[in-house]
Amino acid sequence: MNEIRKVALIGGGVIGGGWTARLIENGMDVSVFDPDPEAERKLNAVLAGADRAYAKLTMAPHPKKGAVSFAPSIAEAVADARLVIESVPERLDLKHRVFAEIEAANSTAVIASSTSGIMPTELQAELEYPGRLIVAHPFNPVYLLPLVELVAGKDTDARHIEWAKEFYSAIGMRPLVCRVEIEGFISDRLQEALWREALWLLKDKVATAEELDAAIAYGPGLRWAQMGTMQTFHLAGGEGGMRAMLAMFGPCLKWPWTKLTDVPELTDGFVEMVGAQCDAQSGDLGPRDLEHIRDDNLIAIMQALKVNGWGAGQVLAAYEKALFDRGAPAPAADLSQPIRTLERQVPPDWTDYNNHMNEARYLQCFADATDAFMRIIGADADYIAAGRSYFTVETHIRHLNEVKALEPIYTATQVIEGKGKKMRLFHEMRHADGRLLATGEHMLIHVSLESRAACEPAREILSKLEEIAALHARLTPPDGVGRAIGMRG
Ligand SMILES: NC(=O)C1=CN([C@@H]2O[C@H](COP(=O)(O)OP(=O)(O)OC[C@H]3O[C@@H](n4cnc5c(N)ncnc54)[C@H](O)[C@@H]3O)[C@@H](O)[C@H]2O)C=CC1
Ligand SMILES: C[N+](C)(C)CC(=O)CC(=O)[O-]
Repeated sequence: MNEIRKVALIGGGVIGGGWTARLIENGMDVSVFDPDPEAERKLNAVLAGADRAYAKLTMAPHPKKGAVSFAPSIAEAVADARLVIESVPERLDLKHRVFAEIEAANSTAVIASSTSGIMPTELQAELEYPGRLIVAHPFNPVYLLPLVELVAGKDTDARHIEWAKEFYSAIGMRPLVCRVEIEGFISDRLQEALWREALWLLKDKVATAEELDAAIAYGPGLRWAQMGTMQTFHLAGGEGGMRAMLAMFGPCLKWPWTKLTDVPELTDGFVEMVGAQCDAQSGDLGPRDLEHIRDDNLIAIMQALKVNGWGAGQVLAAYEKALFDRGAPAPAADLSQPIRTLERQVPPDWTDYNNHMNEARYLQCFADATDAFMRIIGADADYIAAGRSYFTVETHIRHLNEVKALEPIYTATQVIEGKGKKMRLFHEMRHADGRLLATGEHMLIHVSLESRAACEPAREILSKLEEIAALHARLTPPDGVGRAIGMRG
């Protein structure tokens, strides 16, 4: 079922748009139904934001992007889908009506509701085939945040939850199966408690919206990006850990510091006051500007966590590995021609004061192209983990044409020499329209990671390298090979 090609999206707002972006980025076609005449414009804005984010998130090769189409009715959207994602507003009666329309047109697809907290047992109550309904609760922005809470109702077929674990993992997410069905599931139960407290603090004029956010963003929020409440407080107890924490602060829980289940009355005046403070906090920045800032920060945090092999960074690393594995040319690919080793859009933050891709990024692309070529000959993550690799010992780059933010580029790699410990590669970087942008020539030496000294590659690596080198020896030497910066006499 992970080979799903088409998904139906019912409701294309904030969440439906985020799902659409994640799915097409993973190569699936999406058919959207949303009755709002403005839906297409709004969804395209979400997709543009997601494109911008994906250009930065990972260097791994993505599958060919899926297509988005707008269907004129629920029936047409879901007709041949194997997965239907429902993301309509949070009202049980509306969701029931939508499910009835889905059922009338499709009796087999898994229906995954994005609900933030309605129990799946209530959602499936009027379905003829209730077993196929699951909750798959995502987090905004869906195209970046990995968490998805999976919840079964009392009639859900457990096989669909098992399937969903695999499906959502394959599109870069971290499924969290909620073992007990409760309103609000796990994460929103925690978030709501905090939000309610924040509203009380505003209502009681204890703090402004900006002060409340400072109280999170500069302190606990930074911790929460990498450890949840339990592990964070376990560390706060020093050597005594959580036991010491509970001994010292447990009694405070009863004083109590918080107002928990009470909700301030949401009068028009109160809502206006909260809204105005949030507007003021945003200053000149509009919602799209703030979304870009949020996305850039999320990406930076996830990338930092990846370096440390922790939390959401681990999910990103696993996703990238799968993309790299999938992106390697099939064994049957034509290796007799220069090999496509990288395809991507130029991330906006790769450009510099000259408003084009900065020189350092050319080397980054060529280094990634070399990594991709290493995987092609079998010098992949497992090979390196076993103690052998290649080191680059010399590089020559020619910058031939400009390229700007978000423009599509690719590299093609030709082996100039592949013998014994030596591997000499020549990468051409081109714009997707064919223009030659740069070339990179690199000499690499095979090494033992233990002795840090040159050594022979494993037999199968060498024979693959030699095979490609022999094929590429028949090609015309690329223009610029062996060039150095000349000296005028
Ligand atoms: N906004 C958030 O932070 C999150 C929301 N969710 C859940 O996702 C669901 C959708 O929420 P949002 O995307 O935020 O709302 P939204 O208001 O941005 O989008 C809902 C979309 O559904 C469309 N719609 C209304 N009636 C429809 C119908 N009969 N058929 C098809 N589309 C219809 C609307 O035109 C709108 O575009 C809710 O269940 C919500 O609880 C889940 C996670 C986070
Ligand atoms: C506020 N909310 C209940 C809609 C939040 C969510 O459901 C998840 C999120 O993105 O925080």
